Amino acid sequence: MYSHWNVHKEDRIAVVSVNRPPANALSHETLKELAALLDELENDALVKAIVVTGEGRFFIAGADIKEFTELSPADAEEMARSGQKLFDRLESFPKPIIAAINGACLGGGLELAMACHIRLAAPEAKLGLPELNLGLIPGYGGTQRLPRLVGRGKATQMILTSEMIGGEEALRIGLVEAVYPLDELLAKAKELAAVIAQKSSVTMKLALNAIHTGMTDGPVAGIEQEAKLFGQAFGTEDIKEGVAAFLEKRKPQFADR
Ligand SMILES: C/C=C/C(=O)SCCNC(=O)CCNC(=O)[C@H](O)C(C)(C)COP(=O)(O)OP(=O)(O)OC[C@H]1O[C@@H](n2cnc3c(N)ncnc32)[C@H](O)[C@@H]1OP(=O)(O)O
Repeated sequence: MYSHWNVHKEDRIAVVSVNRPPANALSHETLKELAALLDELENDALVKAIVVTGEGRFFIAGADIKEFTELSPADAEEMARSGQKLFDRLESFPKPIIAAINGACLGGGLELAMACHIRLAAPEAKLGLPELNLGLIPGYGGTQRLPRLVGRGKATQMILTSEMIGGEEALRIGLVEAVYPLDELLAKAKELAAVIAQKSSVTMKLALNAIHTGMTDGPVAGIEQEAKLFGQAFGTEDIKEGVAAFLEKRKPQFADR
């Protein structure tokens, strides 16, 4: 159904992998397909958590540089806006998205990974925003998300030098949450997704929304949203099940309602 993405759904988890040899670069078409894929995943009640990875030795080596040759400044601004909108959708997605970074994760690839909710990497992954090497700047949210994740100084250093860092260094500076050997990375990402998928999809959505609101609109808006959504959680069937299961000393069976 998609030319640039493989999708595998199993046990409430969808593993989606970019499959665009040689480097899984994000072309206009790849991003258009990603938007359609997000529609599918959002509407599929059987999918509770998502893992994003890359086929072959790359995660995503960035936007497709071959598409840059004909762009006017106005075209480039439009390209940035539409990519930003798509990655904002990833970041505010109502289901958890875990990036399993298996190889080069550069430019738009790192911008995509930073819009995911959780990042895991292999030690040999290469992460960076090397756009200045090409005479441009990051355009899919990288100048905003990288400083929030690793601090302004380190982000400025990475962007201005275009330096790439490995998985272990990414872990040390807080750009990824964990590092696993390459041959275990996908299994570990699926394991994490499976743990998360045991929760109610309703409360996952509320928690993701509260976190996102605080991170994008600031702590005052975030704390207000948290109270509102805390209240909403008390109107669900799943709170009855969760509290009853605790009191009855058993595992909850959430109905996602
Ligand atoms: C708004 C967003 C903006 C952006 O994202 S701008 C793009 C930012 N990304 C980059 O600047 C990364 C560019 N790529 C590289 O630096 C290197 O590549 C790598 C470090 C990723 C890998 O290096 P190595 O292992 O030596 O492989 P290889 O021979 O350079 O690449 C294999 C094939 O992949 C193509 N390729 C790599 N990255 C891109 C890309 N971003 N867009 C289009 N093609 C790309 C190459 O050209 C080549 O292709 P062929 O085998 O036909 O010569």
